[in-house]
Amino acid sequence: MSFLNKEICDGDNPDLTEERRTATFDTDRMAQVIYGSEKFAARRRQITKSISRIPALQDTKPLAFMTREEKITEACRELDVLSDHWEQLIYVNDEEEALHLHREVIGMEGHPFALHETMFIPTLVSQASDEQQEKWLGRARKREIIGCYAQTELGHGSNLRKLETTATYSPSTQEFILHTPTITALKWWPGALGKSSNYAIVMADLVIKNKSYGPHPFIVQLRDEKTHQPLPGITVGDIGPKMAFNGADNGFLGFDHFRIPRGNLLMRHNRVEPDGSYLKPPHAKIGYSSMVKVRSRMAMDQGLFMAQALVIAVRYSAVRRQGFLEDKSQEVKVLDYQTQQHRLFPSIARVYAFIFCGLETIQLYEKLILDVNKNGDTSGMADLHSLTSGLKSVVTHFTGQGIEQARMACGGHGYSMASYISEIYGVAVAGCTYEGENMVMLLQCARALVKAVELVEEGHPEKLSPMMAYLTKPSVTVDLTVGPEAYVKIFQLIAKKQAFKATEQLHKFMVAGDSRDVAWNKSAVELTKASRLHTRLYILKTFIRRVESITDISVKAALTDLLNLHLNYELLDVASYALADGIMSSTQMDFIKNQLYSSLEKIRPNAVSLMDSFQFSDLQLRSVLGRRDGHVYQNLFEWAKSSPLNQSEVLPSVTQYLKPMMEKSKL
Ligand SMILES: CCCCCCCC/C=C\CCCCCCCCCCCCCC(=O)SCCNC(=O)CCNC(=O)[C@H](O)C(C)(C)COP(=O)(O)OP(=O)(O)OC[C@H]1O[C@@H](n2cnc3c(N)ncnc32)[C@H](O)[C@@H]1OP(=O)(O)O
Ligand SMILES: Cc1cc2nc3c(=O)[nH]c(=O)nc-3n(C[C@H](O)[C@H](O)[C@H](O)COP(=O)(O)OP(=O)(O)OC[C@H]3O[C@@H](n4cnc5c(N)ncnc54)[C@H](O)[C@@H]3O)c2cc1C
Repeated sequence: MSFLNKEICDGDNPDLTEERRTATFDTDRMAQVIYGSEKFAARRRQITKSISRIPALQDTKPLAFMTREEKITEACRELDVLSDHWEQLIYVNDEEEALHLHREVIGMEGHPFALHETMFIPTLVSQASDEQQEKWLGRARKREIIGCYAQTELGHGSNLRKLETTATYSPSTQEFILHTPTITALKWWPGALGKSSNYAIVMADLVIKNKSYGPHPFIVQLRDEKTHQPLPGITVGDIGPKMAFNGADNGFLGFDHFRIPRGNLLMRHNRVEPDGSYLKPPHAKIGYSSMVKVRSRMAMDQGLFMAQALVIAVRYSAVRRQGFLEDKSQEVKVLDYQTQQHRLFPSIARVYAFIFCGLETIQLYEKLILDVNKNGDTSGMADLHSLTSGLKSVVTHFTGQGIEQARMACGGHGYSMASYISEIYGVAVAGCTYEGENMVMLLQCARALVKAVELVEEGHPEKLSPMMAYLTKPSVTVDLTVGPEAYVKIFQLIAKKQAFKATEQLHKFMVAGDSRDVAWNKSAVELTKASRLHTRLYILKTFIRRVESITDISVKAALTDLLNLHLNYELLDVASYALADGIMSSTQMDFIKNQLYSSLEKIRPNAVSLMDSFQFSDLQLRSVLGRRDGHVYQNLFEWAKSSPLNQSEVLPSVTQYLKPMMEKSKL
């Protein structure tokens, strides 16, 4: 069967055209599944098309050849152009459309609005009272002010309870006095803080009458709105170049007894009255909601990062020919090698799985904020916190691995910045650290798991949340040939065993006399393993649920192949647990391996179209290897010629050092 995919174009590299003709599904239909709805998939295409008609937004110079200052300047120029076209390009206040616009135009390297859109505005939405929103939200949305989220300090990022920046209430003036008492209390890392933002949400320890109430969010003006100079009492700057993400000015910030009005404490959920009395929030951790928001996005965003790397690697693998199979008259596409497929296809499956989880967790967060803001209902917070803590950790870890494999799959050219994969990798792996270091967040997930195991052990399984219900499942013998549900059952047994083992170890240390904290630390590796398995089970179940719900037959068939690959790959990856506990036999292992290899063959004809379906434009991909038209070699040559080193035949360094050195050596 051949579909008239919009991707097919006769001027393209014939190897890619051939790949597109073999696809068994329509990429527009697949895009609807990826992006959650027909409407949004169509809007994305429309926005991409509109952007392509704005000459000032077409890339001029490759980012790889720019200095950091040039990158930041270029990002600001593009933001300015975008701002002029904002209302024509997207529905105002539609977050997904705004993110698409940014991804498309500015790319991966970050930009001065990255935290404005992702944390500053969301914090105002979730934490500011109606009155405070009236004052700041409209201005922020109109981009009259630029904000960021300043929480992490030089000395503390993970352990928020020990943040040192203080906000001391002065009842006589009805002000908070922000202060940085030590060098380690300097805010350090916040994106766009250094040079771009003129406002920040600052997380500081609220102190009233010498009593500390822990971290609370304050809105703080940092710079003069006319001159952009830092206000007196504020020290602010850029922390320097990073592994990637260098289009963003991550910054430092210090306060010297800097005064802000009482009304700058965000007071939707808690209040400080003029006399200094404190009204506490309905949930102690409600002030952490912006972090939960970003974590709830990360499965989607990381999935899209890995998708970009895979579009590049898969397209390139279809045009790169090297070596022979049976026919010695023509070299084969490297995509035909089983090892290449094994390197790339499981990651394609993970991309789809992560994105399906992201679609779900983004909605869960939106629902939670509605529940909290409208009804004061905080009952969903604990579950979403543990789910997103585990998910961000697992997803970022596998995304890093998948992108690195994509780079290696491109051989030498993958190592060139022309591939753009190194930038994608650098940006993606930052996610292992930001929004909570992965080990720390796996241990947060483990807290919920241990509590659930304890409930089962205490005879209260009815109190388990639906996500934990598998902890009560009895051991059974499973016939893998019956389909996905059998894989779920085995995975559940593996995850359950590990959760009970880790909890047992924790309890054993406590019985032997260790405090819970010490016992926890002695069991931490086992606990993180339990969290990973628990999270991978959620990912697997979400993938199955999503595929089952698809109505387009050909799209469903293609995704079923991908799902089967995922099920077999995941189970094989955790087989050591299953074999050790006698959950699976070696015969079942052989069955899984064979299923996996036959999945690779089934997916092969659809590989390019599974990645084309993400509908990334060349502008967004910024990759010579991943070009939609597949004309890689001539463009690599053009790219290399544009290197600044090639703008003169003899470099000053040669004249100044190498020539004299060679002359000296002749003497
Ligand atoms: C980034 C996503 C958006 C991307 C948009 C992509 C756009 C793409 C566009 C273009 C491409 C451009 C390039 C890409 C751009 C990427 C953007 C970069 C954005 C970077 C953002 C980074 C921002 C940050 O990093 S902000 C700082 C984040 N910091 C942290 O996460 C700190 C981690 N630490 C903590 O959260 C806490 O300290 C803690 C949770 C570890 C512990 O807190 P605690 O000490 O106060 O609590 P306890 O451990 O004692 O627990 C007590 C109890 O409370 C429960 N708990 C804790 N937190 C919560 C919560 N949030 N909700 C509910 N319950 C909570 C805990 O579990 C305990 O419960 P028990 O029942 O067990 O007692
Ligand atoms: C690109 C980027 C952008 C960022 N943007 C922002 C921003 O916009 N705003 C902001 O406020 N911050 C931002 N951050 C900071 C980021 O949120 C923190 O770096 C992150 O939360 C990790 O904290 P940390 O640096 O203190 O790590 P640390 O906690 O010092 O981690 C070091 C090691 O200690 C381990 N460790 C720490 N505590 C425990 C524990 N309890 N149990 C076991 N192991 C532990 C960790 O696992 C890790 O291996 C950004 C960081 C990056 C890299």
